[in-house]
Amino acid sequence: MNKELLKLYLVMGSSNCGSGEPLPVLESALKGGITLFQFREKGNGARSGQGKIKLAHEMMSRCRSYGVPFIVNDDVELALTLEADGVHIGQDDGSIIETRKRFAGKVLGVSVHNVQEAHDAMKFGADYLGVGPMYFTNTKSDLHEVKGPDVIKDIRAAGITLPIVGIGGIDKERAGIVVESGADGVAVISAISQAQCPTAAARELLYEVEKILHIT
Ligand SMILES: Cc1ncsc1CCOP(=O)(O)O
Ligand SMILES: C=C1C=NC(C(F)(F)F)=NC1=N
Ligand SMILES: [Mg+2]
Repeated sequence: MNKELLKLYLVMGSSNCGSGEPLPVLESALKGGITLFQFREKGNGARSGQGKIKLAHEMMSRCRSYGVPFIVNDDVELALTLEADGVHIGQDDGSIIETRKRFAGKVLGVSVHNVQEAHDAMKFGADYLGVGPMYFTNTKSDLHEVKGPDVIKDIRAAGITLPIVGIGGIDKERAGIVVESGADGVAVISAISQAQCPTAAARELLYEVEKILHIT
């Protein structure tokens, strides 16, 4: 997978938007230059069944019109039904090997929290690693121990060259540090979905990331 896609990765669902309406927020973030999108429909207010499929389809077509790949979190069935560009799974979302087989030729992202999990994910065919949480955040209820960007340094020191995106509590003040630690970009939820202007928030985050990528 082209690691440049990971520069600015918006992860979002209905529960992350104050209005509960993610479509306008996605549209605004796409205008601001996000490079990848993940549909993560979880928590209170999350749609289910046909409503979830309809929303996912609407969001996927917005991404397609901007040439931004559309990734589905957790729900491999939905990803296959939609013919999404990829799927992102956690350590508890079933076997990486199984999902790899079912999603051959598409993007497979895996959440990892340490060098061991990163090594296994690479071995089982992950295309990119979501490493976190980088900083404390209230957005995810069952948050793993906060490790900070140093865990990315450890993964790189172990010789793992897979594309990496850092996630967890990242805003424009912290984005540069995460990329300096060896990530190819940052994944955010609230820094964009809770922003007064998602377009401006995306632009500023992308600027911070590219500032570092262009000199490293
Ligand atoms: C999905 C996920 N995985 C680790 S932290 C997190 C939530 C990130 O949300 P925010 O960018 O608002 O801190
Ligand atoms: C739990 C997660 C961890 N990382 C990522 C991403 F950053 F997108 F790779 N997405 C998730 N849903
Ligand atoms: Mg999961």
